[in-house]
Amino acid sequence: MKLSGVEIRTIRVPLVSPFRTSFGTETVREALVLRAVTGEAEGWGECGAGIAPLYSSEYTHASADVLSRYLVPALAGVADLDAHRVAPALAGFKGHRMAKAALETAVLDAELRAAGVSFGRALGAVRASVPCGVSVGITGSIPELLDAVAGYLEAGYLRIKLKIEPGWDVEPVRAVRERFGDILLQVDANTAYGRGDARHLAGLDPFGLLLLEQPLAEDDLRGHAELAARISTPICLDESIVSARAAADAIAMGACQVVNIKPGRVGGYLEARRIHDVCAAHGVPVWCGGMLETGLGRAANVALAALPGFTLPGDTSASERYYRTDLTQPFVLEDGHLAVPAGPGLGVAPIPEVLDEVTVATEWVPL
Ligand SMILES: CC(=O)N[C@@H](Cc1ccc2ccccc2c1)C(=O)O
Ligand SMILES: [Mg+2]
Repeated sequence: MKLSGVEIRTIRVPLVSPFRTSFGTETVREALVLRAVTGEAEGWGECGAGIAPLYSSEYTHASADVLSRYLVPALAGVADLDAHRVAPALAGFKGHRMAKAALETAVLDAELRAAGVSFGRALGAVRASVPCGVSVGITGSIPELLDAVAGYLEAGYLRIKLKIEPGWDVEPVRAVRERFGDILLQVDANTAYGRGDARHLAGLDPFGLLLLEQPLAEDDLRGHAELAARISTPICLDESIVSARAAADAIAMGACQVVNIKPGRVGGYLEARRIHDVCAAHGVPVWCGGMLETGLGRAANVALAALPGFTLPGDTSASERYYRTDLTQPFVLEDGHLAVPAGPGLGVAPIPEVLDEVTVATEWVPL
């Protein structure tokens, strides 16, 4: 494939409601949308980095800079470019996995659109729709939380995930259990706890949670392995799992029993599939995490979530969970499921006037 250049748009889309986690509160989603222009087709990719380096070390402005200054130019030297050759061409540059993922996805989308093959088919999807969960932020009070959970259950979500942090953990979980009974329920700490919190976190054990997601620092596999030996709630890792090797190491060390797969965090959908395969080989269930993607990233995530090892509902929520107007045709929850797009490539594309409305900066990087 001949890549003539990549357009990098910075977009800002207001969230329907503030989303509070242990690392801060978001009211506007700032992200990058990439358009790869090739001779045969155009491909789209989305960079999930946040506006500030709070979820991980990456952030939008840095991702845009590393893409225009290093990553996109590095593809100029690749003969017969295709999606499988992107990661090797970028491997010399350290880190910046979300930026790399966006670029690989845009190249993969262009390649698949030209070939008339869907993302689902290319990745190995075995389902036409996927069961969906929802991530519920920290609220100002327990009643407010219960109202939010009631609304999402009413909407049909099949699993509830509560963001927790020290001071907001056992009580909200107890309140949700008491009000809603034995719904599928899990929690996500986004690294907010320390090695000294094992006894406190054991306080979650009586509530039959599906999992406790990333309680400790992203580089503390040993701490997670020690914690797993002291609590009965299964541990799921998110921030720690940056590659297939990291997944194999975490599983071998007993640091996790479940894995949240996020293609942006691991450098793209091809590495995400490798993580899926490593986990399947170890009998470790996986689910698809979310980074408040627009319909572009959401389309690719839903396709990934249709692979056989994705046996738990993921955070692939409907567009309206986050946005009043999505960049693409909205993803709408039906009986708690989202349909896997069947068209070539992502199967969706940005609505031009919506994309222009939310674009705050555009940079064309020629090759
Ligand atoms: C759906 C969900 O909980 N996602 C992440 C946390 C998260 C939340 C908000 C974000 C905003 C901008 C960039 C990254 C973000 C990541 C998680 O599973 O840990
Ligand atoms: Mg998480």
